[in-house]
Amino acid sequence: MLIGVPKEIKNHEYRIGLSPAAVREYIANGHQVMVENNGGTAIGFTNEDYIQAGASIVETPDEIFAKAEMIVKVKEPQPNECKMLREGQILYTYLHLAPDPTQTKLLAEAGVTAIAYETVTDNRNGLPLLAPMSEVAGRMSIQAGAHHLEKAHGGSGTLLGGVPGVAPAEVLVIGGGVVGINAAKMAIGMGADVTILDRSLPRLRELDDIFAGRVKTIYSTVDAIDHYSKTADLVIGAVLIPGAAAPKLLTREHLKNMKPGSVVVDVAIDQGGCFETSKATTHQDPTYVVEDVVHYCVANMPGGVARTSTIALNNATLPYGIMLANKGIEAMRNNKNLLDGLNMHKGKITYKAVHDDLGQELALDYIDPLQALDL
Ligand SMILES: NC(=O)C1=CN([C@@H]2O[C@H](COP(=O)(O)OP(=O)(O)OC[C@H]3O[C@@H](n4cnc5c(N)ncnc54)[C@H](O)[C@@H]3O)[C@@H](O)[C@H]2O)C=CC1
Ligand SMILES: CC(=O)C(=O)O
Ligand SMILES: [Mg+2]
Repeated sequence: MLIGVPKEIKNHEYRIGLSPAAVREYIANGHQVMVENNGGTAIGFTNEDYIQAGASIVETPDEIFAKAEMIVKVKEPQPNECKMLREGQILYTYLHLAPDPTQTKLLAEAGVTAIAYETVTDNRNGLPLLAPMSEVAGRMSIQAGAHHLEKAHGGSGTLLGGVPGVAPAEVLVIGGGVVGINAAKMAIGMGADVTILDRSLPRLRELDDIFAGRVKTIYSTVDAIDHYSKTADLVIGAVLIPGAAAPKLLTREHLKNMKPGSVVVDVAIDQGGCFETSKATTHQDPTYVVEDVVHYCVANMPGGVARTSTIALNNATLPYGIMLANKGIEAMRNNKNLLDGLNMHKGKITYKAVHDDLGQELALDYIDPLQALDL
């Protein structure tokens, strides 16, 4: 199969869909790979590295989108990229469709077969292609929070770990999945006082075992959010209902009761955000203030550490990508985990939670993903 890897064009997004090492694997499996000129240069993956791995370098994204049978990316296609996609072509990338009617409509018009990294599953109820970026974003959320708690960056002037004689900051993590546990690890490492809310009791039990008394685990209710947000210096939004728009758990009313200069980091912003007052921001201009609370809502946080993130992402996406390249869309017929990634095919929505959020608004039909393969 002919694989195309365009350069990412989102604000300060330096990740790339395939690393040179991943390209070598595709080539070893008998495929051809085109990489856009200087697609990885910003993170030290030069054209020469890609050529040595067996790829050809292509000058323009137009040529890649026109020729490739499968496009491998990182972030959701931007409107001008959506317009270059077509029926019969596979798009393999993060999509986050539920909060994004514009992209969903454009992908439907293109008729492309769109596989979303964030909904591919494994056999242990995990999301293996989301997990590595959630690890990165969870860890970064505490770095970002600590930075913005500094006075000069808009915060209250609070040090996460405190010092002997001064209490540490309170960190509230809402959602104890992959982002949540990684945030908690970093916050504990910096000496903060950490509380994790989740609505899964089995998950809270696991966290309790892992952290052995070093964090408070609390069942997530409106009451718990009311109570713990009041005293929190830093709140991390880390909930997920796979494929669906995030529930709004922290409201403007909560902010009014928080300490001025507190910081909220809404990692779930790529699914629309789990705070009422969240709106997506960029690495260039990451924060804004509402009710005296600093909001950090960068939708592509791992792009900030693009080299680490590209390697981590490729470790996870490679085996599924090779399956797709080897067998085309038929790869999904015998692999339920990969089929779970199918969000759109030939103008129809194939992922239930996306259809629940957008189907009516966009007048788009839902079709069972397995049946969709027969269209
Ligand atoms: N902004 C960015 O750059 C990035 C954003 N993300 C996003 O971060 C979010 C979290 O991802 P993961 O940790 O991988 O998901 P996950 O599925 O591992 O964890 C989500 C957790 O939220 C919990 N949850 C669901 N509803 C809840 C509620 N009402 N209260 C408390 N907990 C609740 C679930 O039980 C689960 O434990 C996703 O939206 C993901 O797309 C991930 C990576 C990068
Ligand atoms: C998951 C996601 O949104 C990202 O890595 O940018
Ligand atoms: Mg206030």
